[in-house]
Amino acid sequence: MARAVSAEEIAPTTYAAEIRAEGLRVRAGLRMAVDGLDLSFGTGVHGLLGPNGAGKTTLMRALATVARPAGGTLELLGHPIGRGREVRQVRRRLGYLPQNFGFYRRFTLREFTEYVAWLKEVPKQDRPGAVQRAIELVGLADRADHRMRTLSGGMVRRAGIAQAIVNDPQILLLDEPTAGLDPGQRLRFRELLHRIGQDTCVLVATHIVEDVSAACADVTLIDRGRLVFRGTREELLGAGGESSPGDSPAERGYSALLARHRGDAERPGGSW
Ligand SMILES: Nc1ncnc2c1ncn2[C@@H]1O[C@H](COP(=O)(O)OP(=O)(O)OP(=O)(O)O)[C@@H](O)[C@H]1O
Repeated sequence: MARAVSAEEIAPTTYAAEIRAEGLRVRAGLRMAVDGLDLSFGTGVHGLLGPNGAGKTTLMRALATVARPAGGTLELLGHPIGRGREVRQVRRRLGYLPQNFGFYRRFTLREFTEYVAWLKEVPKQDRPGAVQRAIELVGLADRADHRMRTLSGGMVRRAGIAQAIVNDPQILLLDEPTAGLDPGQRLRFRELLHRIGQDTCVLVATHIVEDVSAACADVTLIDRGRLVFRGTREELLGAGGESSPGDSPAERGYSALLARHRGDAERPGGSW
């Protein structure tokens, strides 16, 4: 996509990784849902896994600068997060698909995506092209002028991905991006991730272990706000044994790592 690039964006990169956190702590309500995480993510597609309540969404909210850390340090694109001006600069270069996102139901898909492009300060002359490109990338070109309320659940999810990529972000945070997508769309989504991950730091939080093993180069597994495992996709695949619960090597690896962490040989989560 041809878009205006600011001097700041073409300045030499001075940070080692797009996302860096040390001892990061984030509250969700009264609970410390992220409790001392050290993380570093550079260019590429990274998977974030964890059972229900592990803290994935809370972590994503902090990385998206919508939840304020309660402790530790967070640096995005080389900017320490916590001071006003830096946050605004970073937000322009962030894309975020929340687990649940709001939208005006009467807006067309194009209007919704344009609105987010405006919020992200995409220059006016670049907006129509950026919007069209984002909508095409998620395969919704034929629905661009339909109202949001007429889209199916899976299409709304894809609209959410379109708004997250409309500003061609340097950090892309996707919380449960494939929820509600049919198998064909999930495959296309993985291809899109692969393409975007060539020059973007993409973090994908999901329950779908298969998505991570298919689309992500590395995996971060958290539980109860703490780091359980950080490794390559191959290490995840190799971590499980014959007896580990799961339908695939990736799921068995996930179960085994979690069980080992919990000191519990039974299925992850025990009773749910
Ligand atoms: N608004 C809130 N008030 C109180 N507790 C909360 C709130 N939001 C989340 N929590 C708690 O914080 C913890 C982490 O929740 P979070 O949504 O970050 O986990 P998650 O890994 O995304 O879970 P899931 O996979 O179920 O979406 C959970 O114990 C949850 O109950």
